[in-house]
Amino acid sequence: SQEAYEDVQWTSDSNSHPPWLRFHLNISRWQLYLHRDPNMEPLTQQLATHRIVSAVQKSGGTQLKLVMSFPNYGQAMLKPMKQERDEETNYNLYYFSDFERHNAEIAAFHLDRILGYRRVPPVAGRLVDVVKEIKDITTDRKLARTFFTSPVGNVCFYGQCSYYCSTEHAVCGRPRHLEASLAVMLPDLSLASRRTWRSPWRRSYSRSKLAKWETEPDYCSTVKKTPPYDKGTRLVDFMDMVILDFLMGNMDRHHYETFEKFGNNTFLLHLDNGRAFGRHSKDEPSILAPLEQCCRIRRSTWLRLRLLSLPQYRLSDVMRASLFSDPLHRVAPLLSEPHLAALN
Ligand SMILES: Nc1ncnc2c1ncn2[C@@H]1O[C@H](COP(=O)(O)OP(=O)(O)OP(=O)(O)O)[C@@H](O)[C@H]1O
Ligand SMILES: [Mn+2]
Repeated sequence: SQEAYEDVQWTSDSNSHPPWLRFHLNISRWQLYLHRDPNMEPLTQQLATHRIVSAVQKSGGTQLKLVMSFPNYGQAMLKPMKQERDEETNYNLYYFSDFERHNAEIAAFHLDRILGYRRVPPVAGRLVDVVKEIKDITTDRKLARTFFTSPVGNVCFYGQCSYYCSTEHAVCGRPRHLEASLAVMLPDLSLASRRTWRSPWRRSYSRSKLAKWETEPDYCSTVKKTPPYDKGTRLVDFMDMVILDFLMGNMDRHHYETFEKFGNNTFLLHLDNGRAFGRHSKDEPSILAPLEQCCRIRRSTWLRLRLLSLPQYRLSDVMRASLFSDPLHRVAPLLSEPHLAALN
């Protein structure tokens, strides 16, 4: 309802802006936020604690997601916890039918920042009250209809989507507290349209077919000649994303997005990291195929990786320390020790 929102008293003075607006206004051609950005703390703090005035399903995409709104008109995309944190992805599941993980969205934001990229929209964890903060306030009829109480008295819902939105795959509170990730929403598409690019190294998304890059050893020489990979930083930007995906075991990077107004000369958004961190006991070297086939890497990324392999800056230690600051850390560590160790 309207009265749930605050009166707007913003001026052109950025001191009067809420953190989400400051975040939007500071997105540049090269990154989403600054190194040591003073706005990050208030921004993630609000994601984690601000009153929720609206919760509706996000249309599009395959799995259940909600758009949450705050009294200062900020918005966040919520992904709920669907499985135990230390559960490894079932070996008989294909990458395209794996569940999304809320802790993977959180950990991806921290890893992306530690790698020096700053291309994942800020994410914070939160214990959401599914009754007070979703069921009681939603105006989304289709969502509201899917709430029920489980046999042990937990409040559950499943929403509507093309995958895993059924009673068997409901998400449940304990009894009504549900762990979730909240990612800051990017500026609305009407203000900052985005272009979607199909990954040249996209997997086949079929149980039987192989992709071209899996059978052609010289695949990269074609990609290198194909715009926009033939000019500027696009190829090394792509390799940066590949390295992030390898470290977190994400096989699901079928597309990536850029901001339209920056043309081809801009960074790649690392959105949708929910299928990362599914397995710690096995590496997935095929994620590195682009790096192997093109043999290109940005110098600053190479130097960063070397730094993160020194005993005093081990990636697992830096990640553990970084994840410590997330509010859900108090409930349970966001990455289990085997996952942290696998990062090294
Ligand atoms: N922080 C964000 N702000 C605004 N839009 C976002 C944000 N994160 C993701 N999106 C958009 O929402 C869409 C769905 O999100 P996401 O890809 O995470 O869900 P998904 O269910 O995995 O989708 P798909 O199954 O299509 O991969 C994305 O295509 C992206 O354009
Ligand atoms: Mn996805």
